[in-house]
Order: sequence, then structure tokens, then C-alpha cells
Amino acid sequence: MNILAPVRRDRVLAELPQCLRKEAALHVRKDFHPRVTCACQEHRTGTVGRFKISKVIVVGDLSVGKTCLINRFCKDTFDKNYKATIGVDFEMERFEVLGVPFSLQLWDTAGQERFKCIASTYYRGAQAIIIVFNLNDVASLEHTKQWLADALKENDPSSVLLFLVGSKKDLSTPAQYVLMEKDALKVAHEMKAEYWAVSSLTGENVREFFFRVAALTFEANVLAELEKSGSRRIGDVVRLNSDDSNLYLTASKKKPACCP
Ligand SMILES: Nc1nc2c(ncn2[C@@H]2O[C@H](COP(=O)(O)OP(=O)(O)OP(=O)(O)O)[C@@H](O)[C@H]2O)c(=O)[nH]1
Repeated sequence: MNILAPVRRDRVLAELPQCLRKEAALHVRKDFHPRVTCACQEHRTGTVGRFKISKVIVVGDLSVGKTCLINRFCKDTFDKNYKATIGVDFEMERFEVLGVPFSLQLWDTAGQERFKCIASTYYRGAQAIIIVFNLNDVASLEHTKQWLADALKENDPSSVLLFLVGSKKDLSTPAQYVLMEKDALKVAHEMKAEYWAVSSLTGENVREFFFRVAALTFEANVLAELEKSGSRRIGDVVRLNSDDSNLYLTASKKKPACCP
């Protein structure tokens, strides 16, 4: 019995959304992993489906724009007044990826020091971590390493997907942006995170970014399901690969039996 309303038409992903910068991407394949495409066609996605919800946490300094980022994507709204997040808040967002229903639970956490200990109790069980910094505040970029370290204490570093997001792009001049991006790409590379730059005020890259998060989290989930069910093939690597300087997630070059 279908007890949920259909997924919104603008949340349907039939293709893999592309990264923003190839220098700092989780992977640069053009399409979904062939085994994932194949599993979806054959309805072999295991527990990934209508009732599977993936947890995504959003962390970063106070006032970098975490709440605005989530609100721009989930509600298409923007509030220019700052209201501190107290502890945590969350939004559910439903997608359909390669025909399979897939939900993200987006946890907005407090950046203020005094609320941080409440927020950190919600870090556990994340499948993706979004670390936000303000593109106009270099200190907030420096602090991302500490935010990541804190979030990883509660999660498995080998399986969680990392995204480093520069916010408030509308406030940077092109020259300022170029300088900040250089530093941010370095940090993203060290963290093995995928880099994005967004503006919640104008909406620039916000949808593209969350679609990428949804797609890569879905892909990692389905690959993990296939691995769990014993249908792993020699050469498949779904975890972070420290040997590869550009591609943080690598995949088998072998084609699955069901794919041409
Ligand atoms: N110009 C501009 N302002 C933004 C943008 N995103 C957020 N802001 C502003 O920055 C301030 C802080 O935004 P929030 O989203 O509340 O920040 P936060 O990171 O959730 O803050 P905490 O809840 O304290 O951790 C607000 O005044 C927003 O209007 C943006 O893309 N552009």
C-alpha cells in the first residue's frame, strides 16, 4: 500500500548530477556506477527504497548560513534576519533516484558554542556530512577542520561522504571569490570532501548541490547493499581511497554481467 504522496516532479533524478570542481570531487564519473544502474533496473536495491532514510548533518560556524541553505532548498525561502539554531532542527526531503524512492533527513545543527554540545549528540549515524563556511570569512574556513573532526568522532570516517560548502557567494566579488576558492579547494582536498560554492540568497548552485548529495548518498547506499548481499565483484571499492589524489571514491572498471 502506498501511504506516501508521490515524490515532487522536481525531485526526480534520472541522471547523475555533476560535481562543481573536478579538483575536489568525490568522483568524476559522468554516470551512476553501472552496478547501481543495473540494480535499480532489476529492483535489487535491498533496503534502499521507500522506507530508507539517510541522515545528513550540516555543521559549521555560527551564522555561516546553514539554516538558510536548507530552507532555500526545502522551502525555497530566504530570511535575511539571523535567528540562531538552538540545538538542532531537521527537514525531510524525498527524491526519486533512477526510479527508486530515496529520502534525506537534513539535520541543521547549531553553530553557537553554547548550543554545540546539544547539537553534537545528533551527529551519530550520518551518511553524509556537509561542512559549511562563509566564503567571505577565512576564519570560518579554518574552523571547518575542527567541525569535521568533531562530526567524525561520532561516525565511521571510511564510509561517510563529505561535502565542503562555501556560502554567501553573492557577497564576494569575483576576485575575492577566486582567492577564497583556491584555499577552499586545498582544504577540501585534505579532507577528501567535495567542494561547492552556493548562495542561498540568489539560489545559485543550491539545487545542484543537494541533488549531488542525494545522488552520491543513494549510490553509496546501493553499493553497500549489493556488498552486504554478497554480490560484490572483485575490484569494487566503495570506500574512500587514500591512494587516489583526485577521486575520493573509486569504482570497479569491470562491467557487471547484466550491463552491456
Ligand atoms: N547575503 C547572504 N546572506 C546570507 C546567505 N545565507 C545566509 N545569510 C545570512 O546569514 C545570517 C545567518 O544565516 P543562518 O542560516 O541563520 O546561519 P546558521 O549557520 O544557521 O547560524 P547558527 O544557527 O547560529 O549556526 C542570516 O542573516 C542570513 O540571512 C547568503 O547566501 N547570502
